[in-house]
Amino acid sequence: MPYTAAPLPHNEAQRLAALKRFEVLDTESEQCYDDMTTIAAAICDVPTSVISLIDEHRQWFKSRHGLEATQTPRDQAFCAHAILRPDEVMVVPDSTRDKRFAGNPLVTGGPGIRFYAGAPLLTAEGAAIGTICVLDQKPRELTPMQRSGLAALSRRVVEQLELRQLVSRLELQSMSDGLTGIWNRRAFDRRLREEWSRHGRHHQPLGLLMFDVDKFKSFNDTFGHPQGDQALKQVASTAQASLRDTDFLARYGGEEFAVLLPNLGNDGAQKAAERLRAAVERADWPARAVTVSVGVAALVPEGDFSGNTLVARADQALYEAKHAGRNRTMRFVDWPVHA
Ligand SMILES: Nc1nc2c(ncn2[C@@H]2O[C@H](COP(=O)(O)OP(=O)(O)OP(=O)(O)O)[C@@H](O)[C@H]2O)c(=O)[nH]1
Repeated sequence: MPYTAAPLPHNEAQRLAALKRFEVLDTESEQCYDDMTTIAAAICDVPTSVISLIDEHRQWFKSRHGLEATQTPRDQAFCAHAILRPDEVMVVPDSTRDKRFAGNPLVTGGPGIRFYAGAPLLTAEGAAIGTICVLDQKPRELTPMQRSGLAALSRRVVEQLELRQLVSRLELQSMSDGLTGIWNRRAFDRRLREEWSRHGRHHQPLGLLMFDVDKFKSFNDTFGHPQGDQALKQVASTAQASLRDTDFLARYGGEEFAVLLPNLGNDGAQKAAERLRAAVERADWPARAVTVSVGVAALVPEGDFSGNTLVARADQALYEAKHAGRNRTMRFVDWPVHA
């Protein structure tokens, strides 16, 4: 028996864009959403409830209560029909008596859906991104109270998604440097801790560059602070362009920057440092030539070492680079260079 795939909503492109912005697809399960499906199943007195998000070609379940599948094709999704009327709870009392669904593989095969009710997840900007729905393997109806309970839950799910999005935006903001747009010190400290323990688990070296703009005080004194700010922005973007995507560039403070280099020992880190230094030297500087000095260190996390050891070593090497005349890279050596 045939079944009908739902037509696309009139605002499909905007709807999909809104869904992507939530950055929730394919994420781990979370207690608050699982609580919502548990409550939905309880108030509607059914064995199964899911939070379904309608992606381009599939429905993906953020939460599943009483269902094994994690996603199904969109053309089989009851919820793809439900989102066409974003303000209504769609109820299918008996799918075998509804020509849209009678031949649907989810009806004729597992999980054998007979009853469906779905409340669209409608965002503030008017995008129905999915539903919270309840399912049963036997025909039934919803009471008006159950229907309004399901609608209320759909609003709470959207609220949770919006809150989640806001928190991650704020987190990103609190980790970014306002002037240069790269990661800030707080983000660096956190990433260093994470990378240090990850590299320790895999017995891999972690490389670190600390670099600092040369004679920057005189730059500011000559051209003024606003020009100095522009130069720092350009240093950051030039450095970023010289690095790999997996490298982590942060403004460490003032005119000092740091780069974490995953899985790089001293030789690899020194090459990256030299590439960075040369890129800054070569760049087209509007006011006057700008250079940086770079300190290089790398360690396999073990024994008494810590992330702070790595920072102290790269900082020491940076000091040596300044001392040796600036616009150069120096790697940390494990003995006192200046007695
Ligand atoms: N424009 C601007 N200047 C900054 C910023 N942060 C730090 N600085 C300046 O950077 C300068 C750093 O000067 P110093 O630490 O004396 O070092 P330097 O002049 O760069 O000399 P060397 O590091 O020894 O080559 C100071 O004048 C700070 O005011 C910033 O956000 N914007």
